[in-house]
Amino acid sequence: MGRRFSKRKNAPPRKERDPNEVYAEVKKENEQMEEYYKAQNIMSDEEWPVFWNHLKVTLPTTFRITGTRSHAVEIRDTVKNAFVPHLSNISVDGTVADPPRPLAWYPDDLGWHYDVPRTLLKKSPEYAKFHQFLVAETEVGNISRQEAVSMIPPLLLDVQPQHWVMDMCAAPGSKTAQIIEMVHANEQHQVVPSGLILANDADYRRSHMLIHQTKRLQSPCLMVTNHDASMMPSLKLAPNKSGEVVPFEFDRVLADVPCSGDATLRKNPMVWTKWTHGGAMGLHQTQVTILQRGVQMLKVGGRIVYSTCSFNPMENEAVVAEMLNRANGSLELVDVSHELPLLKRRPGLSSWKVFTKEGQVVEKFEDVPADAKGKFYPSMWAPANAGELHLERCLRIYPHLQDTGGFFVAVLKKTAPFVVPNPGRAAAAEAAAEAAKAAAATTAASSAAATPASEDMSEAKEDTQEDNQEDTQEDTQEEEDKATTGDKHKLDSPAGSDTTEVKKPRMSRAERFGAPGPKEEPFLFLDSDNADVQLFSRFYGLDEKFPKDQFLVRSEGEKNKTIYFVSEAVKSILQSEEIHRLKVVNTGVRTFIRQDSNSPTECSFRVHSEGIALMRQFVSTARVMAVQLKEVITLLQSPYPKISEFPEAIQQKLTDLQTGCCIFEFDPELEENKDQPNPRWEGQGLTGFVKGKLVFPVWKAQVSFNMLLNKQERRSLAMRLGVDCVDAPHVVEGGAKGTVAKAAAAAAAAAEAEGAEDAEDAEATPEEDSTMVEATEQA
Ligand SMILES: C[S@@+](CC[C@H](N)C(=O)[O-])C[C@H]1O[C@@H](n2cnc3c(N)ncnc32)[C@H](O)[C@@H]1O
Repeated sequence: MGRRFSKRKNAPPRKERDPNEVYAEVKKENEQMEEYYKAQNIMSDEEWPVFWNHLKVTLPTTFRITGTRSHAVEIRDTVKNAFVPHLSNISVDGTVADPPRPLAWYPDDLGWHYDVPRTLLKKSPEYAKFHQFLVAETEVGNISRQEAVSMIPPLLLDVQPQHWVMDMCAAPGSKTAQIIEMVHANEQHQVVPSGLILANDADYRRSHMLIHQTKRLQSPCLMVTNHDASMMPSLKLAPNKSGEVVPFEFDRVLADVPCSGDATLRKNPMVWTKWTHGGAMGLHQTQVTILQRGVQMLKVGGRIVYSTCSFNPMENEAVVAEMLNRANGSLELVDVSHELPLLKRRPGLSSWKVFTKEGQVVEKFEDVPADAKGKFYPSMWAPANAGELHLERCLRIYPHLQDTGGFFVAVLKKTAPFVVPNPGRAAAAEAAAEAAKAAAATTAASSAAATPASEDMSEAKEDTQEDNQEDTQEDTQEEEDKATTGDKHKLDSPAGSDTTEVKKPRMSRAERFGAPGPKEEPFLFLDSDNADVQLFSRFYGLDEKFPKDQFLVRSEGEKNKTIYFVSEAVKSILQSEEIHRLKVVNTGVRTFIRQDSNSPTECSFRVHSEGIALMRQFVSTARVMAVQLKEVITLLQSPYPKISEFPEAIQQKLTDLQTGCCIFEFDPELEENKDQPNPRWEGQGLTGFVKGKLVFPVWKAQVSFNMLLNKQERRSLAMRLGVDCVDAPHVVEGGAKGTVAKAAAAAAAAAEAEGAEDAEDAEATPEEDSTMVEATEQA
């Protein structure tokens, strides 16, 4: 059993190497690193060997139970009551392992870990069953594999459903997923949360990993952007429904910044061979500028969490201390010692050492040799007031404390508007003050010398007052301009050295963050009286409360093919007149998709599987069909089952139902569905185990119907139920051409199966059409 739960679909068979074997091969020594961290005094001499030896052991497997609260609690209880008792005291070839157990500090026992030798995992039938369960539940998003320490920053962010949250460096997205769940934690039926999640990553390719990772959560409150986080643009938003123009600011910000990653040694053994003194040096200033931009965009009273997977004070306390000093009283470190009380942690450092790349200690910035000055920033050293900043409130998580990876977390609160310091202007003001003093001392030259100096001073003062308007648009625009002209190093030049020209090779954006993505299609809202909106609203009986003015399309001038839905908060951003400044790579849940079907139907829009959970809450029960598990299985196992194959009650309802898309729902909570045998768990003491409703779109034709799920969705549902499924014969494999051919073949086969009179109907069965539509879109 590998450490991942998810199965790679269609992957060529590959000999999986035992991660323990790979890990064992790497020489787990690095003298430079050992000396460096010993010198940083991160712990006592007695504790050191325990810490150091712990870094050399692979990580336990950890997972988080996701989803809405009641649903998550059911899954948790299944793990606890159905699996754990069978996994206790298992011994294979003399190896015994502890059963999975909850992470002591994770709220409500929803985080779990286990550390079981591979041989035991392979040979124990009990663990094989548990693994099957984890795979099935991971597939449907009820369980998420995530490293324990990575779960901490979102928990300390304290997100509420109404919060606007920005995740500045979000890919691949495990923390974003946690944040989305928190915004949707409220379980209120027929309510779209007012919160917003803006998940950003500078790397375009990685921003798509983020989209993939968060897709299963189907949140209309999510927006994915692609910016250098230190230059997130400011926007003036469109008025919301109450006519208010809210500022483009966030209640919560997560800055999980790029870092040297040396605290990930237990899962990335190559850190042992690659660690050098220079690793953190190139990152410090980027980390400061990202954090500063986050603080700028945070509301007064809001919380920002800064985190890294590095032990290095240069990337951790030094960044936080610099930010606190720049904020000059408008930011404070929050004492979170009472939050997650069972999480073992060590306080942040208030003193540390700075080394050259060659491993020499440099006491202070002034001691850096002139030719090396460009590589250092004064903020890398502990500031003189370090003792007053409460750096001990930062959290240092060491691997030996509770058998995890390492992590650093600082929780900060913004207490007042933040004035962006401008070292250039400050230096000009200082120089002017000096000049004024000198001028006053020289009576003869006083007026001549003081005049330009005071002019300079007043100019500098005015500039500072301008800066007082926290985070002005101009500032950001200036920064963006610098970015586009490639003048990044002017921005990054060491603080206090703004008059010194720092010669660094210029790096293009592409070199830093990969190739920029293509120009995105615009987001075009449909009016609530748009003919298509009216059509599907009527056909599906959309509830009056449903906000029908939050649908959008992305292809200008073409007939509306795919209809997306976004929350009100997302809409207020997309409708900003300055939206061109924000590079939105993805937002909106696909809710309806046009079906170019020959079948006579009043409404050619089908519900997209991506938006089914959302739309199910708002569509009239007339188009929802309550089914039992065996009917779900029939649909999975035959591509076009006939209506006549279904129980009488369903047949009746289906016959009365107009041709077109409807929603099938299996609700395990209903009395008649309790303990329905689920083949996966039958005979294993787990009969009846399906957690959460199964809801999927179905196309009702004249005599047959068809599950509107793609190949992967069908397979994952089948896996969850422990049955085989047929891949609908029309599944998209190649380009649109292949799909058309397959669709035609499928239609013909279905027609044959159904009899001549149903041929037209079979041709019209829409999955083919829909996959054609999708294939065309993909192409
Ligand atoms: C530590 S990882 C983030 C992990 C992520 N928060 C999660 O939990 O899955 C850092 C991310 O920052 C991105 N990144 C690097 N430089 C950046 C910048 N200047 N602005 C925004 N993102 C950046 C990287 O592409 C990377 O995906």
